[in-house]
Amino acid sequence: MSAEQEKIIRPMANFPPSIWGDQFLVISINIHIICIPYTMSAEQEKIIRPIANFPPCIWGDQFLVYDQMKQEEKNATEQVVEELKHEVRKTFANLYVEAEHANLLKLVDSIQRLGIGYYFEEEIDKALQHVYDAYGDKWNGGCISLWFRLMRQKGFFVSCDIMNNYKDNDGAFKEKFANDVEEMLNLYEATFLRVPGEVILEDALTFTRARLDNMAKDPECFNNMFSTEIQRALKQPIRKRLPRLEAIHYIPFYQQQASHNKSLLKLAKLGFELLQLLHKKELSQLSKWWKAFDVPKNYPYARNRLVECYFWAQGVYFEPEYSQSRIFLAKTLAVATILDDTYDAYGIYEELMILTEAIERWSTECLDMLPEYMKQVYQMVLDLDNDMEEFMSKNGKAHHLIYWKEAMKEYIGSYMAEAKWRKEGYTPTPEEHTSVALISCGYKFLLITSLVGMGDIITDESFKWALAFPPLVKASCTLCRFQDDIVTHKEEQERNHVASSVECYVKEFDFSEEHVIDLFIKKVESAWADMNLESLVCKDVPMPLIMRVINFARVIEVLYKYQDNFTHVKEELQYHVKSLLIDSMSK
Ligand SMILES: CC(C)=CCC/C(C)=C/CC/C(C)=C/COP(=O)(O)OP(=O)(O)O
Repeated sequence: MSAEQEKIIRPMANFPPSIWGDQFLVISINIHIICIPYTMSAEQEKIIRPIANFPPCIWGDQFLVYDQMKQEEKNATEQVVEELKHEVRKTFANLYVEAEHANLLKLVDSIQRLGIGYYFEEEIDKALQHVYDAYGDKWNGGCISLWFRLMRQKGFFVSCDIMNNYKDNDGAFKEKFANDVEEMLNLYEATFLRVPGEVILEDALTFTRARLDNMAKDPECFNNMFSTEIQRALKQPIRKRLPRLEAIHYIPFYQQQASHNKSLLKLAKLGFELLQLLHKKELSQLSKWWKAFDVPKNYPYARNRLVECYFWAQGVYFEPEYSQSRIFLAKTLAVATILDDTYDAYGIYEELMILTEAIERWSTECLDMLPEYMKQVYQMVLDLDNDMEEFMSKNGKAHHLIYWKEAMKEYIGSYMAEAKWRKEGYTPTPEEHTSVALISCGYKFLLITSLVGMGDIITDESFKWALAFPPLVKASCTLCRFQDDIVTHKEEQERNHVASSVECYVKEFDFSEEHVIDLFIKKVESAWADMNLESLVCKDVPMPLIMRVINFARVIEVLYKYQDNFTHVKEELQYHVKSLLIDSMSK
């Protein structure tokens, strides 16, 4: 409404308008950059940065070089491996008769746990399909739990009704099983393949966990070779274990069993060593790439975690065929760590806005607008794309990187949203927080990263599927976000950090912190059940893609289950890295 219409006489002065237009919008940013040269300390700048004082890298330069096997020795080993594979294939062929079906399952289980499933993918697929075709849900060949676990692991949605065999007429679990360590272990392991609502498996978990716990405490059990197995299982069931770490433990356990297959054992050891050579080579290549960035000097505020990032990528896929993708994933993780700490533990809001804008525009032209200290990390981001493009072009799949960039932009956008909340001191509602935090956990972006370069099995459709955030991907992000917040929120809140999901829940519902943590532990468990369900029902999604999601979740179980092993690298992770990348299997 105009002043006249309102009948109000305003004391209008008709001052001349501003003569400057928007020109200082840009200049003010430049002035800001000039005012904050990287070398200036936070006090000099009068800017309080949310510095975290992360521990330095513990590995030094040891992975830059590695002991290579002489070519003749390598050729000879490869020759032996081929012969042993041939022998194992013959073993498969002998187990197709009905009376041997349980042994066929045992062979598959041993091969997978020995870490050489990738040698026999066709044979394993054929064997499990054969069993499924012969019995459907009505398996009657013994080893019920093993059958159930193997079938579900492979994507056959077999019914859990078969578990009623473990119960007596009153619906209680039969006592005769309770003292059978092997059966208890098998049933316990099978329960981790449950999908939401499978009460019989939830009950079986409670039952077996209590029994196994008692067995582990029983001194008589300590001479039993199953004692270590029980303790390992209680700490981490097979479903949640990384296959390569499982192989390291299972090989000696398998060797102790009187009935072990000598060819298989030898193959597992040689196969482990050959692959270890490739992994050492990859890490050496990555170490050279990383050293050039001089992270301790250029990004002293950030976690310098190349080796841990390689461990992460190797957890997602260890097979030789994924070498190029694994390297790309490890590089992306290492750069993502610097970015996470730039957003969370050093950058101030105005700088982060510029970085976010630059990533959105994705161009070297943006380098000039960035604060000095951000230029290199920005160039690292652009180079990830450039380097991988060269490899992808050879296979006519360079356009897959467009999806990767889209995922990266979404991920960085979520970091920016958190930076805004931090600046405003705003504690979001759990709902608001989740919508951002499931992206900022990085697992959607990293899953998409992991698909780049995986070969023909991954198509445009695979990327579109993952970008649409389907339940399988969402479940893995849920697991990642809540498990991470359970173990990191205390340390984060000691500095100026955005509220984690723990603080959001405490504030919104007035719950105690302990109660929220219990709630989150349940959320993580149900995310596993959701992932199990999705891996069984997403029939259009290729199994190698589903396995990436599962392996990403398994890495969280190793790195974040009890503490933040990624930031604070203690004995357990050091032991894993050494046994995977330094120690020889034959020692
Ligand atoms: C959240 C999580 C486990 C992410 C995994 C994927 C990812 C991006 C890995 C790179 C390293 C990293 C940022 C770890 C989490 O740090 P943090 O605990 O400081 O993560 P936050 O800043 O999101 O809390």
